[in-house]
Amino acid sequence: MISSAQSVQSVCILGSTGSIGVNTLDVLARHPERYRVVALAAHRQVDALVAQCLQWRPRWAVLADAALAQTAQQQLRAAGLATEVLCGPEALVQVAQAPEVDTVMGAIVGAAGLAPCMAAARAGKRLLLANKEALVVGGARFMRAVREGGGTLLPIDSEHSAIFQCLPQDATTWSGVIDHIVLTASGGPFRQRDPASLKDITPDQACAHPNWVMGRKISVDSATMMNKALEVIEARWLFDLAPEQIRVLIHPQSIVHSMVVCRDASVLAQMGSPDMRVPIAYGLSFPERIASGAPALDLLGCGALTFEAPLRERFPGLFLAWDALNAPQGTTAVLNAANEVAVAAFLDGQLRFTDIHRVNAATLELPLWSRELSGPDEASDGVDDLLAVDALARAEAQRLVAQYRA
Ligand SMILES: NC(=O)C1=CN([C@@H]2O[C@H](COP(=O)(O)OP(=O)(O)OC[C@H]3O[C@@H](n4cnc5c(N)ncnc54)[C@H](OP(=O)(O)O)[C@@H]3O)[C@@H](O)[C@H]2O)C=CC1
Ligand SMILES: CC(=O)[C@@H](O)[C@H](O)COP(=O)(O)O
Ligand SMILES: [Mn+2]
Repeated sequence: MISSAQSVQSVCILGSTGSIGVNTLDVLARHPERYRVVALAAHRQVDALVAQCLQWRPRWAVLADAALAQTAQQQLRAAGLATEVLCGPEALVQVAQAPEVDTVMGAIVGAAGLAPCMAAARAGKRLLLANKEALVVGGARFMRAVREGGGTLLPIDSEHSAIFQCLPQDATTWSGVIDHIVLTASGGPFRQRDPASLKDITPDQACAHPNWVMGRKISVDSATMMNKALEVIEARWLFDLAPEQIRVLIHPQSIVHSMVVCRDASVLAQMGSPDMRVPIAYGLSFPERIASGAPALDLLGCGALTFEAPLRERFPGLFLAWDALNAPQGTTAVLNAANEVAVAAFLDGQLRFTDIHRVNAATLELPLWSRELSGPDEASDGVDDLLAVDALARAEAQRLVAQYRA
């Protein structure tokens, strides 16, 4: 129940047609008295975005280019809607920082979400961050934008929401509380498969996650455990931890979403059925809690909860996280860019599953990075130099994809 003094939150969803976007709208639909949708942004799925606009009647909708926006605008006008359809990356920034918006859900996949998420942070919004790649690329500069903007950054990634839920609300006390954290990982669809048999894996096999229904990019990342590598980097920034304070355990049931091991050896864990509506609802309502629509965990029916150490021979990509965190600033952006290129090539049938790691590791090794990264300008508030590093790494990764494809 909201108090009469509480105003309705105006929400902008970047990536509204994806898995997180749709789950967010599902939670919002349960609480019409608390939330209204002001902006919805997709990339190329015009029909899905138009259908969402017809239901939610936002002030703005955003698509990738002018032709798509015109198609959507015509359909919405014909239906009598006043929604204005904008296009391109600048429009994402515009809606993310608009004064009419209180809360931004960052649910774009990949580094494409960096600029609008940073804009939302700088504008002091309540920023719900699912788009882990934005933080992996933005790093310290992203966190500074959050601090200087004076808004609130709430993690949506299930592991990071779990850690956040285990910690005291006053973030200034976290370093005194945490000895280390344990991020849990499902191990993905190939946890028990002979690594030698992975080279002919198809995209559909890689996307068949055992516990979560997600977009295709993150599903492939779960299969290589690069998802967990990105999450290690994400945790480093969200909770201001040293790389060695972040550990990973495989937990095939995805019920313990992560743990904080405190300085006094107490272990705090957050549990629940694997349903992203739980962290989304918590981000929307923090510090209160609202109904999410997720089923309660059946402790008697869920079976044994087990934990395993991740092996380097099976999941070499995971270990790149610590390598990148211990390298010069900006190396995590290189790793992310290489992985985005490699996963896209794999999904497109251009690269073998096992070559995703080869591309990522080889891109990281190129000596060029230490020169190019010697100085992303720490005084800068922008994203242009970060995106320049991203572009350079993509070009190198594309070259490697072409080499391995041959
Ligand atoms: N799915 C999940 O359960 C979880 C996801 N995450 C993270 O959340 C983010 C979103 O994941 P998920 O929802 O699975 O991804 P999806 O692929 O399902 O959705 C991605 C969304 O982003 C839009 N989009 C894609 N590319 C661009 C671009 N270049 N510019 C603007 N918009 C773009 C898509 O639009 P269109 O539909 O038009 O292509 C779509 O709305 C990722 O960073 C992922 O790692 C984190 C934890 C769990
Ligand atoms: C739901 C969520 O947060 C995903 O990031 C999930 O954790 C993926 O599963 P893996 O643990 O297999 O990477
Ligand atoms: Mn996760």
